[in-house]
Amino acid sequence: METFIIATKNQGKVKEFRELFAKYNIQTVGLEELDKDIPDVEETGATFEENAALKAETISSLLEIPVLADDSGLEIDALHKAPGVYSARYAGEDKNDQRNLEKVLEEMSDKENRAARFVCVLALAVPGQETVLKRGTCEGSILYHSKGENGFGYDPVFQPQGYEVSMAQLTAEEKNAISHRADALRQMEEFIQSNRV
Ligand SMILES: O=c1nc[nH]c2c1ncn2[C@H]1C[C@H](O)[C@@H](COP(=O)(O)OP(=O)(O)OP(=O)(O)O)O1
Ligand SMILES: [Mg+2]
Repeated sequence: METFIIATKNQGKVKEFRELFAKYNIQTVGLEELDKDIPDVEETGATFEENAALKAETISSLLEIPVLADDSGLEIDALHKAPGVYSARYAGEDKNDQRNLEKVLEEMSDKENRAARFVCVLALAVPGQETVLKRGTCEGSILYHSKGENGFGYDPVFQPQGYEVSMAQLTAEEKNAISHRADALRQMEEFIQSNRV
């Protein structure tokens, strides 16, 4: 079986990539499963694209193999697209999903416009080649209270368009059918097939 490195330390992402890649018979490995000590890549970019490329290229150069990275987050219209690229550190540098979503609920408590979307940019870095970037989205709205236990991150406060439940109340399969991550991966797959990368 082929193995693919996902340049992420987020176990929620690793789990979803594992599920999404299973049909290709590709095994996916996150950075924390590697025996090597991999440094944190500082996300200094102003866009999801810049940060995804930074993560993929840094780890690909370090390991000298092809690497896929994911930079993702939540864009809320009433908050001028915040938390955006700061999604992981919205409530502070120490990264805490619960505190982040509580901050969103608080900021949104008096907002009528609930429109929001999840964004996922995938970067494929291959040594000696130009990095490929693909952006996926999932439209929806911000709830007034969190609900559901599945998924990770902001899933309990996000209701996908056309659903009456939160993303965290969907099964892994249901989320993978509509998620921003699946959308980006579909586009990456199309690119790879038509360019035989
Ligand atoms: O499907 C999702 N469902 C809910 N929340 C999500 C999702 N996808 C991203 N998110 C949130 C989590 C985190 O607050 C931020 C990603 O930040 P982001 O820097 O890309 O990832 P991270 O720091 O957790 O791991 P890493 O950089 O090692 O890949 O957006
Ligand atoms: Mg990060």
